[in-house]
This record gives sequence, structure tokens and C-alpha cells, in this order.
Amino acid sequence: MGGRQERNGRYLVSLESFVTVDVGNSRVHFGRFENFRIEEATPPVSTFSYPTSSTDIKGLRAWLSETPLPWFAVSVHRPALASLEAFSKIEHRVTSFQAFGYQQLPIEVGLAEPEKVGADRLAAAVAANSLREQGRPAVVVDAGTAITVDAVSAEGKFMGGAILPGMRTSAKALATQTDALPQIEIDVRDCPQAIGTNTTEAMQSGLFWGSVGAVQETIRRVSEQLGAENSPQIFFSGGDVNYLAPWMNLEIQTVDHLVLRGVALAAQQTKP
Ligand SMILES: Nc1ncnc2c1ncn2[C@@H]1O[C@H](COP(=O)(O)OP(=O)(O)O)[C@@H](O)[C@H]1O
Ligand SMILES: CC(C)(COP(=O)(O)O)[C@@H](O)C(=O)NCCC(=O)O
Ligand SMILES: [K+]
Repeated sequence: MGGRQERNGRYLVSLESFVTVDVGNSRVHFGRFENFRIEEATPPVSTFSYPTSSTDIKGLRAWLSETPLPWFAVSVHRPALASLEAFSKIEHRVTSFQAFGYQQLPIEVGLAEPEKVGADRLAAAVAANSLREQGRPAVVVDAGTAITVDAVSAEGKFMGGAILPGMRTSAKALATQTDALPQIEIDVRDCPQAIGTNTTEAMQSGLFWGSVGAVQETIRRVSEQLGAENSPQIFFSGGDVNYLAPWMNLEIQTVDHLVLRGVALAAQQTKP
């Protein structure tokens, strides 16, 4: 498969090479896909990210390949999406920029208000659909600013799910809603002792083990309600996956860049 001609005559390099973008509330993630094969949902060949609050244009420019490529995005943060869109207009290595909503994402949404669902949740479900065993439903966990635990039916339909605060979001809530609790850094490379012996340790324990327990119970309940013949396959992704995944008392699969992969699958299915 070679390139294609856009209506305005601009030449797009290849349908198999493109950049996908996941505009989250904490970080903006980019993935470059080359020789993307839809059957295998191949992972990105290179990724880059920066904090949503501080656009790293220099870093982004340095990360871009010389080859101009089309960009495809999902966003849950409108200002960050707007600044990226502006960037795409002045950077010649971005040949086009498209943000996907639920209508462009190749998944059936079994909800009354599909337009209200975060496009990142839907994109992750698209990727889960390509990875799950046929006939087995899926539970998709994305641990970022918020933690989402979503249900995908055995037929591949997005059924909704649960939204919980992420560990950093909970930490911020404790600090802002109380007089005495400090804003603490969450660094849980060493998992905290359950019995904290000072305020910070006690908060670290509660935030960490509370998240582990909350996610696990939510997965259990979502799986139960899916109530399928086959137990769901559980996919885990997001910036905080490495903290949570090792403590899940469940059979789970961690997948890097689930959202970016879902966007890539959608990009392959958009008509020129
Ligand atoms: N390169 C990185 N630098 C710092 N933190 C990172 C990085 N990559 C992932 N993280 C972790 O990921 C979390 C954000 O997860 P992410 O999935 O990007 O969230 P969101 O989708 O809400 O933007 C951060 O709170 C941090 O713990
Ligand atoms: C739930 C989310 C905040 C998660 O965002 P993230 O943690 O990935 O930044 C996002 O998917 C969102 O804004 N959703 C809109 C509401 C909904 O999905 O119903
Ligand atoms: K998330």
C-alpha cells in the first residue's frame, strides 16, 4: 500500500504510517506508527509525552520524524487539544489533524449518551476489542488522573463502567479539603507500609492500598455485572499501571499505550 492523494492534491506519505495522540488530563501522549498492521494491532515504534499543563513544543519538534505524517487524536482536555491543533497548522510535518469522537471510533456504544463518554475510554476499548479472545468480554482499566474500569461485552460493545479518582487526584483532594494534611508526592516505587507512623506515611498508605482495593473491587463488580458465560479478559493500561498492576489479585494483562493503539486502529478505518 502506498500513499494516497488528498482532495487538495497534497500527498500523504502512507496510510500505514501516522502519529496518534492521547490528550489526557495529566499528560499528552504521542505514538508514531509505521507499517501498522491492523490484524496485529502493532504497537507504536516510538512514543513521547509531556505534561498537559506545559506544552513541550521543543521536545515535540525534536521527537517528530522528518517524514510528514497525518495525526489522529482523542482528547478529554479541550484547551490542550486546541493548542495541539494550532501547532499542527504551523508545523509542516503534520499533514492533517483529526480528533476522533465516538462517531469515528470503530466501536458500538451501548449507552444513551455516547457523545458524553471520554473518547480515551472508547479508544482503549477499541484496542481491547482487537486483543481479546473472541467470545470473551473484556474489562478495561486505564489508570491516570482518573481511573476508569470499563466493560466491553462479548460482542464487542462498550457498556460503560466506573470512574474513580487516580492516586494523585485523591492526594490533591486530601490536601485541599483539610487544614492539616499536606500535599504529598506519590512515589510508590517502594510500596508503603500499611501502618504509617506519621501523617505523610499514613496518607501514602491510604492512597496506595485504598486505590489497589478500590480498583480490584470495582473490576470484580464490573465483571460480575457483565455476567457472561466466559470470564472477562482484564486489560490494564495508563500512567499508573505499574503501581497498581502488581497488586491485583486477579489475572490481568498490562498493555502499553492501549489508547494510542485504539486510535491507530480507528485511523486505519477512516476513509480518505
Ligand atoms: N514520563 C512520565 N513522567 C512522569 N509521570 C509519568 C510519566 N509517564 C507516566 N507517568 C505517570 O502517569 C500518570 C498520568 O497517567 P496518564 O495515563 O498519562 O494520565 P492521563 O491520561 O490522565 O493524562 C502520572 O500521574 C504519573 O504517575
Ligand atoms: C474519565 C476521564 C476524566 C478520564 O480521563 P484521564 O484520567 O484519562 O485524563 C475522561 O475519560 C473523561 O473526561 N470522560 C468524560 C466523562 C465520561 O467518560 O463519562
Ligand atoms: K484514565
